[in-house]
Amino acid sequence: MMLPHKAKMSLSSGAHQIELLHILTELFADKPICGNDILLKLNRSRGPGSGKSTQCSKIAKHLGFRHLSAGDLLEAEAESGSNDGKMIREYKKEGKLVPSEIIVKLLQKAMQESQNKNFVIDGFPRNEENLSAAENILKIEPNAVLVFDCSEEEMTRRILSRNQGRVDDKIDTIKKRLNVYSESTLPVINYYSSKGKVRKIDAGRPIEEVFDEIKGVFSELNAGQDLGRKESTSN
Ligand SMILES: Nc1ncnc2c1ncn2[C@@H]1O[C@H](COP(=O)(O)OP(=O)(O)O)[C@@H](O)[C@H]1O
Ligand SMILES: O=c1ccn([C@@H]2O[C@H](COP(=O)(O)OP(=O)(O)O)[C@@H](O)[C@H]2O)c(=O)[nH]1
Repeated sequence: MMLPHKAKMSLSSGAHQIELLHILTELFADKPICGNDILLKLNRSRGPGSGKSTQCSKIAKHLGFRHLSAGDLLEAEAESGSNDGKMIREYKKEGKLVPSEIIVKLLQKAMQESQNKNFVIDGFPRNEENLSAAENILKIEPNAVLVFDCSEEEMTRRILSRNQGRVDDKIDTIKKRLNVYSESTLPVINYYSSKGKVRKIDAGRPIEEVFDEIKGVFSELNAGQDLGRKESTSN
């Protein structure tokens, strides 16, 4: 698939905002919301450590969505010791993205096994190959793509203090992940932006403030009549 690399990121324009809201409100039904750590300031804000897992957990807990984290699914597969798992470990250590078929297989299984069919997908799709697989194999047509806008300094600080023993939370690998993000993931964001799916979230603030903004977005999207009322069940 050819992506519009040069698609304009004009979300700050009032006209575009209105168009975006209109499209999202109309589209929302039982389709997944794709939470990605995405940005608008192309030269500055990037992805890992922007708090997407933290916020997706809250969306699952409080808004009744099933949280599917691409990173967590890969980690579980790596832990299993399978052949795919060994390969995943190597890619993660290098901060590289694993071949799409691996993550697609894991996501497909998780989606099929889930009773809850409202998904918030965390950290996928991250490059053009992923995007093509998302559309053609998984048939993911997200209602909205949440854009977490956070400075690189803040993301690095958060990752370094995450302290979960992750093989990739080291300064050299963090730099590589940030590069992968700007080279491979930005075109995906541009693509969703050109389709009017992107909603920008100011992710540099405290966790509860970020979540308040997300709840506001969900309300605006009229994301199923039950949003905000369902508690806890996330599977
Ligand atoms: N708004 C926030 N303010 C401060 N720390 C945060 C915030 N959101 C997340 N964190 C912390 O930053 C680290 C990275 O967050 P995480 O959700 O794992 O990011 P990501 O999934 O985008 O890599 C975690 O230790 C988390 O507790
Ligand atoms: O669709 C995906 C999602 C994640 N990853 C790998 O998993 C790592 C960690 O991703 P995660 O979303 O857990 O964390 P983040 O890098 O956003 O903090 C990435 O650097 C990649 O190596 C991948 O290859 N494909």
